[in-house]
Amino acid sequence: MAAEIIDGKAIAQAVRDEVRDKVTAMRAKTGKAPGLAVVLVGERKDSQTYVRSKKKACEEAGIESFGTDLPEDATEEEVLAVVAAYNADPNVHGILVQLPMPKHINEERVLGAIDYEKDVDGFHPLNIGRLSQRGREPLFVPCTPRGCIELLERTGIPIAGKEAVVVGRSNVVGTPAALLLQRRDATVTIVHSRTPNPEEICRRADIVIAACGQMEMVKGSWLKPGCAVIDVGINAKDDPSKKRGYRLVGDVEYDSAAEVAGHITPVPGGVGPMTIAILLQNTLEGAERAFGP
Ligand SMILES: Nc1nc(=O)c2c([nH]1)NC[C@@H]1CN(c3ccc(C(=O)N[C@@H](CCC(=O)O)C(=O)O)cc3)C=[N+]21
Ligand SMILES: [Mg+2]
Repeated sequence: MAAEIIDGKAIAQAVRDEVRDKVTAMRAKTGKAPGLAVVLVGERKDSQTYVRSKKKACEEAGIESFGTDLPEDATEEEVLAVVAAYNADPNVHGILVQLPMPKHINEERVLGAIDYEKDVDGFHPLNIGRLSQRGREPLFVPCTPRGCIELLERTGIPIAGKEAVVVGRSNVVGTPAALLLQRRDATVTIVHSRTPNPEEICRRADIVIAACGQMEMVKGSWLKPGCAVIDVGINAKDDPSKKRGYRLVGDVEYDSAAEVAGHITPVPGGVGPMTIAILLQNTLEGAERAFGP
């Protein structure tokens, strides 16, 4: 029995279409549009690619995009000055500082300097703090974890009362994904690099979110038959048959997992496109709050 493939590209397109329609209505009603500012420090090729796709996605949704590219050797003060300018700009409703930043820059300080009402990445301590507390609502939830939840919900996979295992405990994906699942009444376990028996724990899960950054770590033998697998990983694997010399694979060994799981996301075309769609949705929601009812 082969798993049903969760088409992240199609679901992301549906989200983007919804955002575009709401932006069109907002323009008609208020004469104003949402704005997203993306700050890129340094010359990482992958970051440049992601930032380009974010700007293109904004354009297609009718969201105005602003951007500042700073050199690799920019000082923390320069980055903070850019953030302060976007904080003060009423045309900007979302600020995203592309991660990772160069080593000499204190990420925590920069992320904490973003106005939490424009924190579309959801990484500001106030938003993370509220996410982690019952009865509190963050203004923004991190895009990739929110994208994982949307994939489950829009596929009709139940979360409440289910056992969920998150593989990986990063601040950007694993930990917020676990918090989101818990807020939807799943029973959640995080396994990580110091967990002695991750396979055994994964085999209990109705839902597995793999975000450990280890190529093809989660195998079919780790899975309970029929479970849902959301693969957040993006790794380049050598493949001489491709003209680039590599292909993208996830943190899940796709072929063996697809034989056991009930649902699975592919890489590429799974979580990645959702991350960008949710960024647009978060920016729209920031603008809706800024413009008032
Ligand atoms: N402040 C910040 N916020 C982020 O949200 C953030 C970040 N920094 N730094 C880097 C990661 C990575 N990320 C991705 C976005 C889109 C795809 C994506 O669209 N992937 C496609 C294409 C993959 C490809 O061809 O390279 C796919 O999976 O199908 C992937 C990864 C956002 N990130
Ligand atoms: Mg650093």
